[in-house]
Amino acid sequence: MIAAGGAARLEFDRVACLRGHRLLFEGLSIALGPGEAALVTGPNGTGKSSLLRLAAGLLAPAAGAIRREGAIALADERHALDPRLPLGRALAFWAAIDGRRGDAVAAALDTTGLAAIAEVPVRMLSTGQARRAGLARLIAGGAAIWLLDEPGNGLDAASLDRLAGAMAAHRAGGGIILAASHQPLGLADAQAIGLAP
Ligand SMILES: Nc1ncnc2c1ncn2[C@@H]1O[C@H](COP(=O)(O)OP(=O)(O)OP(=O)(O)O)[C@@H](O)[C@H]1O
Repeated sequence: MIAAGGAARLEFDRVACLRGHRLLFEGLSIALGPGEAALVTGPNGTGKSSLLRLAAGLLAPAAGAIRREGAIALADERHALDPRLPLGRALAFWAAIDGRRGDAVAAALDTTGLAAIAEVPVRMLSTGQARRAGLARLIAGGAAIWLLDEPGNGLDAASLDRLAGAMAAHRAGGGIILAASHQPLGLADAQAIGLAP
C-alpha cells in the first residue's frame, strides 16, 4: 500500500540527457498519472538506466524539466541491504527510515515469496533472491512512484509472475511505474518509450 499523500505524478518535459559529453537523448516527454506505467526499451548503452536516474533526481537533465508529485523509489541491481543482517531485519531497517508500519515488511516478504528466508543473512541470498529482496525493499517502502531498472533480471517464472502481480496491485492503488527492461514484464497498457542508439 502506498503511504498517505496526494495523487502521484511524474512528468518529463522535453528532457535531454548528457553523459560523459555524449547526448543520449533529447526532447523526451513523458506524462504519468495515478495507475499509469511506462516501459523503456532500447539497445545497451542507449540511456535506459540514465533515464531512471533522471527520474529519481540522481542525475540532472541537460535540458528540459522533470516534475514529480509523490515519493520516489528506485530499484536496480544494488539492493542496499546490510549483508550481515537477516533479510527481515535488513528490510525493517529501511522500512523504519521510510516511516512504515511494522507489518509492511512482512507483507513485502509475502509478496516477493521470501517469507521463508526472512532469517537468512542477506549475504547468503542467491542472485534471484537478492533481486527479489531489492523489490521487497521497494514494496515495503510505500513510495508512490516506482522506478524499476531491469526488475526481471535473474527472476524465475514464478517470481516474474509475482512481480507482475505486485506491479498491478501498485497501479490499482494509484501508484506509478517507470520500468526499463529487455524482457516483457506483463505491464498492461504501459506507454512505450523506445530509446535509439
Ligand atoms: N557516470 C558516467 N559517466 C559517463 N558516462 C556514463 C556514466 N554512466 C553511464 N555512462 C554512459 O552512458 C551511456 C548510457 O548508459 P546507461 O547505463 O544509461 O545505458 P542502458 O541503456 O541502461 O544500458 P544497458 O542496456 O546496458 O543497461 C553509456 O554509454 C554509458 O557508458
